[in-house]
Amino acid sequence: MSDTILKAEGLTKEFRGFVAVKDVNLAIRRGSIHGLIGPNGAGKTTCFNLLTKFLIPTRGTITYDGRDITSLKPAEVARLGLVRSFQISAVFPHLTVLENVKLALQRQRGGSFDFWRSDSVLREYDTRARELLADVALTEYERVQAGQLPYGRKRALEIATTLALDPVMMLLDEPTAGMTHEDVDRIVALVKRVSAGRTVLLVEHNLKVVEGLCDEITVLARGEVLAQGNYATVSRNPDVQAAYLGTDPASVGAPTATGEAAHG
Ligand SMILES: Nc1ncnc2c1ncn2[C@@H]1O[C@H](COP(=O)(O)OP(=O)(O)OP(=O)(O)O)[C@@H](O)[C@H]1O
Repeated sequence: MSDTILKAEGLTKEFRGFVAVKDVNLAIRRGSIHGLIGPNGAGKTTCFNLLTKFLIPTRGTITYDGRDITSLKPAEVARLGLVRSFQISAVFPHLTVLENVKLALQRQRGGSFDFWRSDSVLREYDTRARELLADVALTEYERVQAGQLPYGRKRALEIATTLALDPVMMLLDEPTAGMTHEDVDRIVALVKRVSAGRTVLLVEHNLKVVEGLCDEITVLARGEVLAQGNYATVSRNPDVQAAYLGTDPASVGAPTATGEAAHG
């Protein structure tokens, strides 16, 4: 088994001539938590959408677990274990927290909305759903309608419904965006916990989160890879510091200066 689980080579995305992602090479190590960071407009979201197959690259290839997935669809790669949060895991606001997770489990098992399952299978969903809720510290919320959850807890529920798909690799798009400090700490601990035995790729603006979570970081700027390495290495890199300071200094902090960049 190769050490690299997800690889991008020469990944490029043009929007009517504008190059949003340019010749990006990425190698994500199996079992690692990998952060994708960069100033506003760096191409993080575009790159994330390419890797999760929500966008088709103009050029380049993506290999997952030794298999070329460049031309596969999001649902196809999800079946291979490469799952993006909020993909199939949209949270239904009028269903309870527990019902949302059970529904995600049901879909994972291939049954769309079949209500013909035997009682024993349904009970199995119950048990597994409660385990997942315990994993994300939502046990006490199981009967609450998802729409009534506080924001941070809603993101935790989204992670639970993603976990219901039993991902080998999870891709999280700004898991802490818009959160209070307390919620950020909780999500960081949660991602750390659920990353055991998995690979995680996350796009994140909050550099404190990246520092605390990521084994490896790729910094993008103007669509290109500017630096890669652990937090200590990339935050000391003068090109990285210049890229952060070179954007809007009022809204984006240098990694070493403030620990947190503004959300664009
Ligand atoms: N569908 C699109 N059509 C045209 N241009 C696009 C499209 N999507 C993204 N872009 C452009 O590509 C560049 C990179 O955008 P992207 O959203 O990937 O950056 P980002 O690093 O995620 O930014 P942010 O931190 O602000 O979320 C931006 O200049 C953006 O305007």
